[in-house]
Amino acid sequence: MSQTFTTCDICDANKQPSSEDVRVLPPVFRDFGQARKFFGQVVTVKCFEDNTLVKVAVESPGYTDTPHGRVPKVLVVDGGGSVRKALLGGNLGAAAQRNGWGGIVIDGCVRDSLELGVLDLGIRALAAMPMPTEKRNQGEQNVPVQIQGVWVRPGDWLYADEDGTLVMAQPWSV
Ligand SMILES: O=C([O-])CC(=O)C(=O)O
Repeated sequence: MSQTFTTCDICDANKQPSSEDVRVLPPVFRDFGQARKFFGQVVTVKCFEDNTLVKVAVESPGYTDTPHGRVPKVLVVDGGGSVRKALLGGNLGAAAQRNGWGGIVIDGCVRDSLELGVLDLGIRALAAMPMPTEKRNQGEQNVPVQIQGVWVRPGDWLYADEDGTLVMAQPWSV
């Protein structure tokens, strides 16, 4: 359960189109953090132009301690693909790094790109957008979400590297 994976190796082992094991996200995400390679167990937030629950998530521990060691979590945010407001900025990104998150994937936008760019954290999103959200306490936590048409469920495993982003129900083991 370490960074010894590559997304290409995982796909080589799961080529059948009918395979439910591996779900590859469409290649529409840009990297905003320093880490281009990250993995972890999925926690989800579903929200629309309101990042109240993104803040709650990144301010909590981004890992699970197990008998086999510390396992990172990846926050997957279904922001409905909105490119009108940013769901994460420099402060929330810094909180995520401080709390040990493995990474964040947002079907939506981020802001404070320069601040995010120095964080040792995987951050993937559609685009940069300077306009912040309003915090109206709306959204859902840990529900199945569709990211760019692909189902991502809480407890799935997400693997991201220079070639793409994919999720699977079980952790990858070589
Ligand atoms: O708080 C927000 O809405 C996002 C933000 O600007 C930050 O994380 O610094």
